[in-house]
Amino acid sequence: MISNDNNTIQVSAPGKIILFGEHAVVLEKTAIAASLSLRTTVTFTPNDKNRLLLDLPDIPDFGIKEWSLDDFKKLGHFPTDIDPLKPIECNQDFAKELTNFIDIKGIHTFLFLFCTLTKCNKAMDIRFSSALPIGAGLGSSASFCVGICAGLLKALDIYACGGCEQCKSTSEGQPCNQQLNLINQWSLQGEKIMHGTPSGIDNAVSTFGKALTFTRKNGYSVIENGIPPLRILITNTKVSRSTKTLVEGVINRSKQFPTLIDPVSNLIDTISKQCITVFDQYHQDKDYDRLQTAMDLMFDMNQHLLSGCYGVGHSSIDTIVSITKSLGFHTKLTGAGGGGCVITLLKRDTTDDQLNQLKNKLVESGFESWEATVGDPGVLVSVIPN
Ligand SMILES: Nc1ncnc2c1ncn2[C@@H]1O[C@H](COP(=O)(O)OP(=O)(O)OP(=O)(O)O)[C@@H](O)[C@H]1O
Ligand SMILES: C[C@@](O)(CCO)CC(=O)[O-]
Ligand SMILES: [Mg+2]
Repeated sequence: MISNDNNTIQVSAPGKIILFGEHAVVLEKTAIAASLSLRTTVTFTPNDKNRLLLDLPDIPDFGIKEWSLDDFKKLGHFPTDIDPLKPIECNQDFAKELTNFIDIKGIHTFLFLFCTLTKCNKAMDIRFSSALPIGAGLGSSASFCVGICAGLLKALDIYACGGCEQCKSTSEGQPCNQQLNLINQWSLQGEKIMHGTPSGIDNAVSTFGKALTFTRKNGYSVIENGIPPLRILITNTKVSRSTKTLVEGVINRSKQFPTLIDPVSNLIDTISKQCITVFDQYHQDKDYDRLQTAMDLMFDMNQHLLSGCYGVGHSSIDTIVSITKSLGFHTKLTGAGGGGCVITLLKRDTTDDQLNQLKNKLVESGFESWEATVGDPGVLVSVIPN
């Protein structure tokens, strides 16, 4: 086994789509998500300058920043005594101190995870690149957190399993389940800095991959036979929004009007559970038409509940719903809504011509679409000798 002291670690973690149950999942209901083939890649290369170099090309104007590790160690609330095997929340005083370095939530998240896991005893150049649109509902924040946690734990040889063969392997692969759980739990602590009250579904699907059902109470459960071969088109409204603000809005509404909002959340929970029943039925009888009819209806219902009842729609989303409907397709928002990306259910036999006609109509209105590939593996780690 080679030690990771002088090697570059490369990690990639997928984004996700939520089929049903976004927001309701924060309110303890069931949601269904699947990983996307679009991934965030991070490399961790040791340096001998006692400095942290951070390269974030996906944040406009961020460029490359460097800090002396000693500057972090001098902070009054620098985390010195945290056990990396026991993920805990960022101390509020430390979070405040980090704002003196830079005022971007995503970077606080990064610095919290870096300082806590490395104790600033390992100087590194850390470079990100993501194929995901950032802040658009496809789980960019979660794949960012999962990438950081998986890479730092590997670079520091910290293993929940004690260091099994699978985790210590140098070729690209998934860590063992115990290590994945550790990565997932640290990533949730990162998501908390970004969002306040994440349910944990985004980091779970980015860590474990494939398709899963999720509740806050019981965590994730991989859908055994995977999702049926549904064809999904993703469309980016290009309207930016904040997951944190949208999630807070739904929580406030549910606190203010529980008698109105609770039944909505319960109905979304029923839709998610019905989706699993419909998938199981399809795996038994391969009746694609019945699957499509049920999915189309559930897309419509979930979209209207999100937009009309939770208030997380947007006029750009309504425009896409109506363009796709005019050609016979059903669309819902995915992720936090308020703009971002939406998903449209194509038919099994949608031809290239029909797909191009749909895409062209969306492009004419200023949107961007592509057909999704879902069910990809979760976080992957490899070692590149220097
Ligand atoms: N590749 C990246 N480089 C730098 N920062 C990133 C990157 N990916 C995500 N982030 C951080 O995550 C924030 C976006 O997170 P947010 O949760 O709002 O959107 P999302 O995760 O794409 O959508 P959703 O949570 O609805 O799935 C960015 O503003 C940035 O701080
Ligand atoms: C909106 C939300 O349900 C999904 C965001 O992808 C928030 C969460 O679950 O943390
Ligand atoms: Mg997010």
